Amino acid sequence: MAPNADSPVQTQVALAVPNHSISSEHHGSRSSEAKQVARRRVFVQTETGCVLGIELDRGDNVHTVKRRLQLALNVPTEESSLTYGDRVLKNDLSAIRNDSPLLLRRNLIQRSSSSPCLSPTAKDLLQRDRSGPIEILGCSNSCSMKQLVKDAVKAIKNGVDPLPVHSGLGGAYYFRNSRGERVAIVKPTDEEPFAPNNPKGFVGKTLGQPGLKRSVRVGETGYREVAAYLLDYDHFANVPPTVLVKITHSIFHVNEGVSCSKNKPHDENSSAMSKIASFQKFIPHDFDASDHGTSCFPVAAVHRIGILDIRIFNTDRHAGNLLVKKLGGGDGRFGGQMDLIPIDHGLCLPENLEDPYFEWIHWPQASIPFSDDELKYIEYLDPSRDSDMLRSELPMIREACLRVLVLCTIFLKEAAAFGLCLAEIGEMMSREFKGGVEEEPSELEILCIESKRLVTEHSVFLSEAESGGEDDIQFDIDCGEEDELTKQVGVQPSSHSRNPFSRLQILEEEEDVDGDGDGDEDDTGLSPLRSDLPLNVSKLSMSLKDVSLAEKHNQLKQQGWFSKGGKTSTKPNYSYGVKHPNGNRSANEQLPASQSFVKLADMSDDQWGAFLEKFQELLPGAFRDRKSRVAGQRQRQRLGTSCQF
Ligand SMILES: Nc1ncnc2c1ncn2[C@@H]1O[C@H](COP(=O)(O)OP(=O)(O)OP(=O)(O)O)[C@@H](O)[C@H]1O
Repeated sequence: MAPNADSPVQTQVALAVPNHSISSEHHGSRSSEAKQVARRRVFVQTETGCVLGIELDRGDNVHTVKRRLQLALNVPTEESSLTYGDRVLKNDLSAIRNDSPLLLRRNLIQRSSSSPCLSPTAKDLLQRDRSGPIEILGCSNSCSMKQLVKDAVKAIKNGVDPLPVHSGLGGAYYFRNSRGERVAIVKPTDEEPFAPNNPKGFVGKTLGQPGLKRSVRVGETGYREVAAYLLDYDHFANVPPTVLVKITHSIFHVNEGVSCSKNKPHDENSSAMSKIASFQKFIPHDFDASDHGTSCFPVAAVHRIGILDIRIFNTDRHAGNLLVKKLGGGDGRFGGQMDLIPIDHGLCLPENLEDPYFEWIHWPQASIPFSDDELKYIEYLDPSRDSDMLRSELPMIREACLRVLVLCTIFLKEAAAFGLCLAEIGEMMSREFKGGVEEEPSELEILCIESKRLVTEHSVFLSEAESGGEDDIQFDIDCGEEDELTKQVGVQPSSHSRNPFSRLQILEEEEDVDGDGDGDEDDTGLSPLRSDLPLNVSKLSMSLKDVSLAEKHNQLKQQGWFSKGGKTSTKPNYSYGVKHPNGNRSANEQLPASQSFVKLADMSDDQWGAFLEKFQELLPGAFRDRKSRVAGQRQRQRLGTSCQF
């Protein structure tokens, strides 16, 4: 991809923006200890990767921080937003933890103009960043990494330089200890593929835009590397310890036009670049899984990595992302043990379901049933505990990603309890390419579309019930049951505004819902104008539960849910979050990308709860369906073989 033509003049020199008496407490009479408690530091990253350390005082708010940034970066405050993961910070900063990375984004209207750069007149206001060369950001439990960081810092001070990593699409560096041994691999967030400072020519986007995978934003892969490590309880899958750091070194790459040499503040260390990066323990290894026959990989190692990949919906588990270590000599083929180390989790936990990539899916190990220990581990997994843990340890992880985690963990737990093996679970999550071209939703996605539809129809049902009162149609609704349903789908009985989902229904009401041309009720049997509401709702669930996944797929396909490319859908399919086939993409989003068939993030909390309930109800039928199809295929294969001879 061509470099960004309008790349701004920029700098990444290690900077700190001092607090100039914005808070009187700064010079007040409080003890230094009290000040210590009140004061926090945040690292503000611009869309082009520039990192500024800012000391916050109690009195600070978004406005005061932006004023300081305005002086430092020449960004009018009303034209920029300070964001923290999902959250656009309005004014209060009290919830922001010490050492948090914040992103300064220009508002859309300003995107075409040049990016912020350091103001020459403001450079006197800038001080050297008082933080050390490597600062761990957050992560309450990073003791083992503290020693590694100390070793790397000592080596830097002794003049042992990091080494750039030549493989991979993103910028990465091996940091070493004083003996010159590699101790960590560091991947700066602004050097990811398509980020402004990618050293390998893959540039063209700013931080926060859709990246290599559409549902993983540029600059956010580092958080995912840390999340995968944190989720790998008991080092079950062997993910190398990983933390997020703010790191300063002159080796880091800054693309021409993004750096701002003439505007650099006067600083004897002006070539040192500060970056937000993932910092992962280096694991000595012999090769990666692409260099070796896979049959000698231990079943347990493959299962454990597979279990992690399912939970985190890994879209990038290719063979190069599995390091292989020989244990106790031999080449592994004839008795020597092998260990697998999963790396590169930057493309896990997407904001939407995409097509995952599981290299292990066709390995024989993945078809062996889970062991008792593995089943116990899976049983013990708790998706709400996982998402609470990530919310607390990595608050910048987006809620949409946490929903993917919750959904996939539930799917894994139910599938394993049902008796599915790793390969079967992986296959249910993977998309098929019909005729090698047309991408079709996975079985998991079909289940999600179905679940969302059920929730939608419940809410429409209630809306109709409400408006029915106006039409003088009597409903025999038991108040308790109405309340329960209302709670599930998040529609207030007194409100006449429709649930966001019901947009679909509005459009469907104008067409023939079941597509059979009769213009009557849809195939689900839902008829809103009935006096037997509670019964009907449960009948609706049952009717969908009994439909096989293949039938659901065909029904949805007939209704135009998966149409892509030039084919025009007869049905406006954005209500389910399916990308409209004729929808325009911005020039900046022209990466070859898989489409999103179903969105999880557009549901309210109540809808999400109701969706998960429906999803779980549909799972046993889907698993039975899967088992019987696999059995049918085996039967056909056997018959086919017998016919041949
Ligand atoms: N924890 C680790 N220990 C040892 N070596 C590692 C580790 N992590 C990565 N590497 C090495 O660095 C190389 C590049 O790392 P990685 O694949 O994570 O980078 P990337 O830019 O994200 O690559 P890709 O383009 O494949 O996504 C790997 O192929 C591997 O050889």
